[in-house]
Amino acid sequence: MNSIVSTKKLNFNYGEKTILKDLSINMEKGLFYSIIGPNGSGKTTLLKLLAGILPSNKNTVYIKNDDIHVIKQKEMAKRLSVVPQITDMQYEFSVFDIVMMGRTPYTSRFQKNTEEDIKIVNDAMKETGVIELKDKKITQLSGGELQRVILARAIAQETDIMLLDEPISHLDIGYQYEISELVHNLCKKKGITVINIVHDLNIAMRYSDKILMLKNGQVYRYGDPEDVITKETVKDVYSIDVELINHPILTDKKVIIK
Ligand SMILES: Nc1ncnc2c1ncn2[C@@H]1O[C@H](COP(=O)(O)OP(=O)(O)OP(=O)(O)O)[C@@H](O)[C@H]1O
Repeated sequence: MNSIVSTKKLNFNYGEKTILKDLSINMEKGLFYSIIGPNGSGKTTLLKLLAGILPSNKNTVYIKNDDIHVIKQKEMAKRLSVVPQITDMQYEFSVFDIVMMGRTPYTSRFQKNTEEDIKIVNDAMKETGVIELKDKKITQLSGGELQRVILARAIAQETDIMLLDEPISHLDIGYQYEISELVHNLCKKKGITVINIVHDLNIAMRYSDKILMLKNGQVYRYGDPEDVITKETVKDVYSIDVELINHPILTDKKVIIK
């Protein structure tokens, strides 16, 4: 099988409440995936199961064809990085320290940072536009700055798979565009498999190779953007009426709420 991330009949409950039901998906190397669906449909839960943050049953989640249960923590951190939705930063670390944490899987406990590590960290901070904030305390950043720092940490981790939970939710319109382009470039130029939770259907349409649309913890549609986001599916899943129009300049379709 050619998939880099896959699930087989994945289920998840919080107590009595079923959150994900029989989810079977395959994701291929180097593609940009978006996960969409209404609030509470199970997007973050799925991402956390893929990252091993929430426990899954054996033989239900595979990362690079290995059952997640057999992958050691350090090895997992070399395979997959996560940009979580809300990052609670209470400690007085500097931006540089946080981004350097991305290098942890490659260093032993008492080893000093190598020149290579420092270069990778500086490059990641430049790419995400936080290099000027390098010495600032993490607790003194705006939500959008912090989000870019966490993305820089994931870039510095140099993984083949990157999971992102609404990475542009706190960003202003300029950075929304810039960061979406940056993540898309990481996918297309470095071959990183991106799995991205996003609410904006136009962003999903524009950047995704494949879209997974969840409804009530089940796969509602999974496939090419134009097959997944249609008038009918959006009405059924979000209960809103939309039109899909051809943009006069851009090649992708635009979703307009009626
Ligand atoms: N720790 C928890 N304990 C109990 N229930 C939870 C917990 N975390 C999430 N849930 C519930 O699981 C369901 C799915 O949540 P999840 O965060 O995966 O949805 P989501 O699709 O990511 O939503 P959103 O778009 O609002 O971020 C929701 O009904 C939520 O209330």
